[in-house]
Amino acid sequence: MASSPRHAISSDRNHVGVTVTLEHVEKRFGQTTVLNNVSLTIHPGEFVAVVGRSGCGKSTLLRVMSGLEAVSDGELTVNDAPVLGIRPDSRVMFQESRLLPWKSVLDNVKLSLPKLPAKEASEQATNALAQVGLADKVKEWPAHLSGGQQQRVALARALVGDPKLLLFDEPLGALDALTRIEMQRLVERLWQQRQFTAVLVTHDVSEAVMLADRVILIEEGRIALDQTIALARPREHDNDFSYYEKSILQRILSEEPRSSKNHFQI
Ligand SMILES: Nc1ncnc2c1ncn2[C@@H]1O[C@H](COP(=O)(O)OP(=O)(O)OP(=O)(O)O)[C@@H](O)[C@H]1O
Repeated sequence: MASSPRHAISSDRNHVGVTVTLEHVEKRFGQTTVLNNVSLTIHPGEFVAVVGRSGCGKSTLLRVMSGLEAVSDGELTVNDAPVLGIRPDSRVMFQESRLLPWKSVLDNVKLSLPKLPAKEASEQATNALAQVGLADKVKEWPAHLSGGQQQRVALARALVGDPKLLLFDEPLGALDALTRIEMQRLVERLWQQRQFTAVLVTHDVSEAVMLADRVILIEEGRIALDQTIALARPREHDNDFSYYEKSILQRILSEEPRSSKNHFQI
């Protein structure tokens, strides 16, 4: 397998995403060290997936990058500026859509644009909903949508206002297989169009290889593998794809499990 220089696949794009840099980052909760000496640079417009056994620290890494959790030690910067809290140009999308049930689909998306005049916010939210294929659901209540549609609304809410960094915490984990594939394609298409920097936490190694320029494997709070995925897009489940998928999965399985709740899919 030929390996290419880091993020060579997307080097011809005019990036608008940010650079995220972690230097010797530690995160402790009380006596427990969850992230241990993590150093990592994510380049503008790069798509990085984070995989690893349950409890290894993936979500904590994402929460630290988002500014939701402060680092205990080390340095975290976005475009060379220290991250001191939630940044207005960063968004997080979670496994559950977290829509407010008493607000319409449109008003849920507008929540991401609190500083814009109502008319402008409505226009931008309507456009974002059209981009995720929900132009006809603008006035609906969240409860009247399927799980996949609710996640599309959450994606529109994450995208609106052109964030420079999108952090995905297993956002497709609860979807059925077909909807999941459709959402993967949608996320990839929007990332290619918008050129934000993307970090995706996933249990699904296949999803990581399908979407990411690089796959980071976390083991017990440390980076155990930083694998460039040198495959052209759109990707297919061909031999090269399987090579990456199997080698990453084997690396994960070679680690002794710490608990019985580990779950991986290929
Ligand atoms: N706020 C917190 N307080 C105390 N411990 C925490 C806190 N958040 C996370 N942890 C601990 O940190 C460890 C890593 O959790 P984290 O959610 O980052 O793992 P994960 O790899 O995302 O797991 P999963 O794949 O199951 O979602 C776990 O042992 C968890 O209990």
